[in-house]
Amino acid sequence: MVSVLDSIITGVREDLQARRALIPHEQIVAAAAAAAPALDAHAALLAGRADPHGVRIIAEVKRSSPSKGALAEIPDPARLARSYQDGGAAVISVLTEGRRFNGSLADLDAVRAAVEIPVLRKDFMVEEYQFYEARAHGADLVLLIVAALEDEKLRHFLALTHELGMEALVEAHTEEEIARAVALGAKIVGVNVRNLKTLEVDVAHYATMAQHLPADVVRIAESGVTSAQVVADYAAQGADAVLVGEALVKDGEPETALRSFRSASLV
Ligand SMILES: O=P(O)(O)OC[C@@H](O)[C@@H](O)c1c[nH]c2ccccc12
Repeated sequence: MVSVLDSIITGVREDLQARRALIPHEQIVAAAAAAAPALDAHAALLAGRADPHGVRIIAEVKRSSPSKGALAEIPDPARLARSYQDGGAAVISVLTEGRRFNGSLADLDAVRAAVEIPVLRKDFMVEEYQFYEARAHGADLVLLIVAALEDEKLRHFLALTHELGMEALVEAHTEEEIARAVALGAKIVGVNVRNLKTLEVDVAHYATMAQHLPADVVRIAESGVTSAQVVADYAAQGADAVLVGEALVKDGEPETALRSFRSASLV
């Protein structure tokens, strides 16, 4: 059976072919080399451990999703990103997938130019080209989805990410995927409580998975935040940072919403 994840990746590969026809491999490699050095996303995400203000927030620029359809128009992603930064986000995530999430590399460019904090390129990374592209467009961090990659690919992409000076947020959903990520040397591991094969969300899933995350990896809880209480629950289970999309893009006052999520772990 073709899962949602499989069908998204089919589209991602087609769109990638079109971009590669315009900008050949050598050119994107050169653009990546010419970009300003990446910011230290690992340090930004880990900083919560030594800080009484606790949990860090990765705030996402997300217009649509396969599960919910249109979420927010976001006519000015730079403005949204600045309000995230002003609200105290540690990292900004930018969805660059076009077909299901209505994102683009232009969104990444706009956000990169607007903020001083690390930026995550959130996409379905399946070919080397995308890593050079991420760096060329100023990304400091990329997403690697364990469910979409075989061990050899995952190992290779982790190495390439680090070679380019970036960090990888390695996303897992099951205990087995966490074990694979850790065994391959992931330094930042995210548990997505949304199953990308069925799109079901279960926030309690983080607590079940958290015990499998070693202390020496940066631990991220992803998806399902509908209130500050959910952030507090993730933090109580040991999350160093929480990735929030929908709740922020749908809030008319994203900066205030972000502040309330940041202080959640203090309550
Ligand atoms: O909107 P939410 O429920 O706050 O979720 C954000 C984020 O975790 C989600 O967008 C996400 C997590 N992993 C992904 C992989 C691909 C696309 C999107 C995602």
